[in-house]
Amino acid sequence: HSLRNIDELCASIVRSHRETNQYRVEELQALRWKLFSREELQAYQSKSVDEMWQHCAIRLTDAVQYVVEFAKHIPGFRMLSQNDQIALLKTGSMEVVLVRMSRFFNTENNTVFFDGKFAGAEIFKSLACGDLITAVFDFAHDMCGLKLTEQQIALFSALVLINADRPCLEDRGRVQRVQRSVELGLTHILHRDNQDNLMHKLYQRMAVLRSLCSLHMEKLRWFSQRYPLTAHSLFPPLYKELFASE
Ligand SMILES: CCS(=O)(=O)c1ccc(CC(=O)Nc2ccc(-c3ccc(CC(C)C)c(C#N)c3)c(C(F)(F)F)c2)cc1
Repeated sequence: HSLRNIDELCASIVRSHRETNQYRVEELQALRWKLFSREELQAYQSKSVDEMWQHCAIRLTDAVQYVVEFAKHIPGFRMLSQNDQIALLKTGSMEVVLVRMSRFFNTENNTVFFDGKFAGAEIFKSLACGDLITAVFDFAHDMCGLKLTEQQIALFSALVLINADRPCLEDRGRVQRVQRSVELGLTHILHRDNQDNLMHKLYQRMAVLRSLCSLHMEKLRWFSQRYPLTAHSLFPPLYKELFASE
């Protein structure tokens, strides 16, 4: 890997990250005090469990679609087999959505951008999975504390996705080679930003991401048993394909 290749790799991952986010950080910053009114909050909280789950599944699928686009532009991802691309997205796309959530989290009032405004955790009450929401908010708060730049978020997101330790990969060696080039890219920009110490913190966060996503899958299994009709016929197909543990 000559330095030029690493620079090109970083540049294409950062460009892809920029192009696959519906909002720029500046836009989200400008909206940070746009909060839901009490009436709007009431409306969300009076939704039934399955209505709110369906609403969030649709939002989540929107966010995941952008992550799929992001993955396709990571150099080396498209050279992987279709099955390996799906396997990496199955386990990594939710993790990247959660990493991105730190871009639209306001630590001053613990609100997250959702449905066009900033909302506190209470808005998700009718989901009946307070522990998952608390963990998601705590993670977003913690990620904000790292004060990552857009470039660092882009490279970290790519590393979260290209993980050779994921289950059921056909050609683990090939994924390892792509993963190693992305790791080189991340260490390169952290070194350039004089923040080498961030690397081990980011690896620690990857373990937290895995626990968050298994909690999400556990809640989804609980929900699908209680509301099989909603889960099987009203959730977006991509959500089922990626998260239903079929
Ligand atoms: C990401 C690109 S961007 O342009 O920065 C952008 C693009 C869009 C948005 C708005 C947005 O989507 N925010 C949002 C906030 C919370 C949540 C959420 C809600 C419920 C749950 C639990 C449920 C799945 C059981 C979880 C979890 N885990 C997460 C979601 C979404 F439902 F989608 F997961 C979306 C914000 C920035």
